[in-house]
Amino acid sequence: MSLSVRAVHRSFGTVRALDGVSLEARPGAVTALIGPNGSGKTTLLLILAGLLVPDAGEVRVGGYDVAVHGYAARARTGWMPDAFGTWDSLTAREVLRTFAAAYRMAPDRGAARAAELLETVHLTEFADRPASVLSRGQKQRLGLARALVHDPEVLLLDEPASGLDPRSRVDLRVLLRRLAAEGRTVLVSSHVLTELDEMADDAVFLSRGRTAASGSVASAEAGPRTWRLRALSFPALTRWLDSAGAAWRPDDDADGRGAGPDSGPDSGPGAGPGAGPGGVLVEVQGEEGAAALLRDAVAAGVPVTSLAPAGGALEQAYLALEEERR
Ligand SMILES: Nc1ncnc2c1ncn2[C@@H]1O[C@H](COP(=O)(O)OP(=O)(O)OP(=O)(O)O)[C@@H](O)[C@H]1O
Repeated sequence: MSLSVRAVHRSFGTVRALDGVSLEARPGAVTALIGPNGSGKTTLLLILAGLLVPDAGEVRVGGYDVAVHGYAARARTGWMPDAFGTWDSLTAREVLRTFAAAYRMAPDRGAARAAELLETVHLTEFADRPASVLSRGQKQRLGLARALVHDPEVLLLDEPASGLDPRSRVDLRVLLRRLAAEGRTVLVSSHVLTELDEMADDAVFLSRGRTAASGSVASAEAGPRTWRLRALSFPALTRWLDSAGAAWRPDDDADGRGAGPDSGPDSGPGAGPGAGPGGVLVEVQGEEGAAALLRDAVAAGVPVTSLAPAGGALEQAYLALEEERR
């Protein structure tokens, strides 16, 4: 493992920010660090980046114990904070060259790396403008380039997608997948769970400073999940579900489309009360369960119009965890 955390504790006065966290992140994979506000994600990332000392526990990055071989560990680690502060008088290019120099790269290598990374994060046209003119999202992208300057083996990214526009989010996802495919270890915290679904291989859930759960995203997708099933006729749909013995509940989604026969604009003229389109939520075991449900419904003559997961796998796993804790 190129990143491991064992029983780490860290308090700020009486606040126990980390209360025995353990996790591992493997090379070649993107690991998502997920948890509610204040669960300790930033504190943990700061410790991994060597910027905060834990009260107890062991942290190893790139094979090095951060407490013992801090320099060697930091040389292998790229760190992107949630808000990247730059020196506003420097240009974007100068910011990257300064960091390259700090990592003791030769000036010509630093210059080449800065140009290459500005291209990667689509900031070439801002290369020679003061960093102060960059928008929040552009600063985030510069922060990502900064984290990559010394070609690190381990990447720690705190909310990297915050402030990014949709195009830049896609670019970020593609870049992180590529970095993982090159064999790097990528640990990324985010609140946008649907985004992590598409980006992450593994997930670690933090809750109140502890590791609440961990596992692969694929296994979260294969487990029981809620799916949204809609049909042209709500009564036909629910009659079939009842006869098939399936557990369902009305789909009270916010826009009212799925709430049932009398609820929305879809119950058009002539549909009659109770006869219109509608949708339900059903618990389904993995994609195979969904395929079987759809096949059986169609075979039974139910006029199905759609079947889709109600939210991402990580979101559902996260909400289930929160539910358990209540
Ligand atoms: N420097 C500090 N001084 C005092 N308390 C702190 C400090 N840093 C963090 N904390 C506390 O430690 C806990 C964990 O904070 P942390 O920033 O690690 O959470 P987080 O999971 O990153 O939250 P968010 O999702 O809101 O970014 C919180 O209760 C926070 O108030």
